[in-house]
Amino acid sequence: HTPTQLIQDNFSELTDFTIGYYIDRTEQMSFEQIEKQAFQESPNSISLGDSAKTTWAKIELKNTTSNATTVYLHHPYAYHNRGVDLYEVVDGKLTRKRLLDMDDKSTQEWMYRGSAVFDIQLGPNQEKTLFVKSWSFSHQWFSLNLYGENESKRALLGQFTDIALLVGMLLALIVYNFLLFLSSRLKEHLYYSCYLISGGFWIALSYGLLADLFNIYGSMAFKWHLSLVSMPIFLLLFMMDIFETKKKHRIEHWALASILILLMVNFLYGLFDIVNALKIASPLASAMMLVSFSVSISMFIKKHVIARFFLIGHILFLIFSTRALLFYNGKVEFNYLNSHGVGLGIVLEALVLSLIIAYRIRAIKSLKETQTELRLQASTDPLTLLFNRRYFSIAANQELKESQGSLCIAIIDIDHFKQVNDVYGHTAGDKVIIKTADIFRAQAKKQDILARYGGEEFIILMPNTTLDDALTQIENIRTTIENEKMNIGLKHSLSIRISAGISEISPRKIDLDDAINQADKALYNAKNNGRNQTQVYKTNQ
Ligand SMILES: Nc1nc2c(ncn2[C@@H]2O[C@H](COP(=O)(O)OP(=O)(O)OP(=O)(O)O)[C@@H](O)[C@H]2O)c(=O)[nH]1
Repeated sequence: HTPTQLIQDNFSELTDFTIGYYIDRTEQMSFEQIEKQAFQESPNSISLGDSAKTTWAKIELKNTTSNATTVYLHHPYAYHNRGVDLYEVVDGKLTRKRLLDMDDKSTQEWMYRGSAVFDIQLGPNQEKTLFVKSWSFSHQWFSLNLYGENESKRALLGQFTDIALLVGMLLALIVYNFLLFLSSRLKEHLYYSCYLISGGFWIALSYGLLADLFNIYGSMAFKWHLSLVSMPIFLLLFMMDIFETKKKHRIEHWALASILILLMVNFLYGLFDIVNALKIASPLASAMMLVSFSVSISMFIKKHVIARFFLIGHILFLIFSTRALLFYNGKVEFNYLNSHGVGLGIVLEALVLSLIIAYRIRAIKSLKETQTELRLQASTDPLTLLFNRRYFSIAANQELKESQGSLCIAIIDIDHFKQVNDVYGHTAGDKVIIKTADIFRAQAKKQDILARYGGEEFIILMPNTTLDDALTQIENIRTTIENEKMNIGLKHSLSIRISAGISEISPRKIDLDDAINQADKALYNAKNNGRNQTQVYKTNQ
């Protein structure tokens, strides 16, 4: 016998009470047969597994007031049923019957944004027995609640805020990763986005957000549960891409690829027979978890830094989805964490995996920095830290292409440098080269391109400079060096002299090599002319 629920004056709500249930395993018993069965006592929220597709609930009601009243019976998870039927019995007689079929629009007047809501009229002091047939696609779980008019409206408001929040978080990640994909063209962002889309869609579908917003339910919606199969497909592709298994880890690659193929086959099969495909999906998902978990451990052992994110993500998903699996099969209590386990697991795993994306962006950034550093090293002379000859050619040619005005080029050579080496040693020679380079650097203009051209030879390209200006500039440098008492750690300081040759490049008239040859000729003249001077190239030379 099911205990009677008393409806008193100012009735507000009953959300925790006792009902009776009966599982019709034949799935075709008539109401008359059902009425005669013994019902099992149970809380008003219940999960019974997948062998209880057709389950009847029984609620005894008594209006204890002397006024007629209306209460509202809510079935908040109606959206993922095939149908919900309500039979009302007074004094052993069937007085009203409502058959709500999720695939038949004409029967859906009691559906309100995913919930089934039935008004129950109770006369003064009247007793009524309600029989609710919950007819599910696979697993049976439902909740039945009773409300007064105002509480009924309130219960329907904001019912899916939590789910909207979960889906919203995933949506933000989806957009972000898709933008990352567009800017980087890295496939990992695309796979991760698709994984998030599948997960987010499944959550919106399974926890009623799509029913709430778009009235999507019934067998049409049931098909879309295949998103639970496409999610691990994209997760596997993401893993293969991130760990570069195809190139670097053959065994792991084949383990992931095999389970990927099975999932894809099941996905295709699901397009034709969703009920059976979803039955296979469960063990397949467990196998997939086992494989991807093992691969993550193997990567962890191989010291792949990203593996720990997969491990943490997988563990979180495993904990929550295991609870959900036990819940769907009626093995653990009906509470929020259990009934929403898969969704929470998906969101937590997705958030942890998003750390991978952050990590990868950081790794790519430091790779770029290393490349810049290498490029810099390749273009610099290690002794003086001036540009080297190779880089000078590239930079000077670029400048020639872009420059409109007059440019000058100067080649500068230290006089009798061999003697410095011979008298004070090669190390002292090096120091002289460094000090001379420092003076060049200090005296050169910002726009000048300055390089070490050979052993004790330097070159300067001076953009937007006339021959006169160039001569003044180089002469300034020469006299500065001449007057410099170079201290290179010897007992006495050294005085150094330089000779220089300058030539003018009017853009497009001659190329860089010709200009360098001309400057070289002028330098030769300076050396021949007694050194310690600057010569300008003249056409008759
Ligand atoms: N210490 C040192 N010596 C170098 C380096 N590169 C070239 N040299 C030396 O620089 C000297 C250049 O000598 P030369 O080209 O004969 O001319 P010079 O003695 O400078 O005389 P002039 O140029 O004719 O005034 C050689 O002895 C080279 O060995 C270097 O990086 N360090």
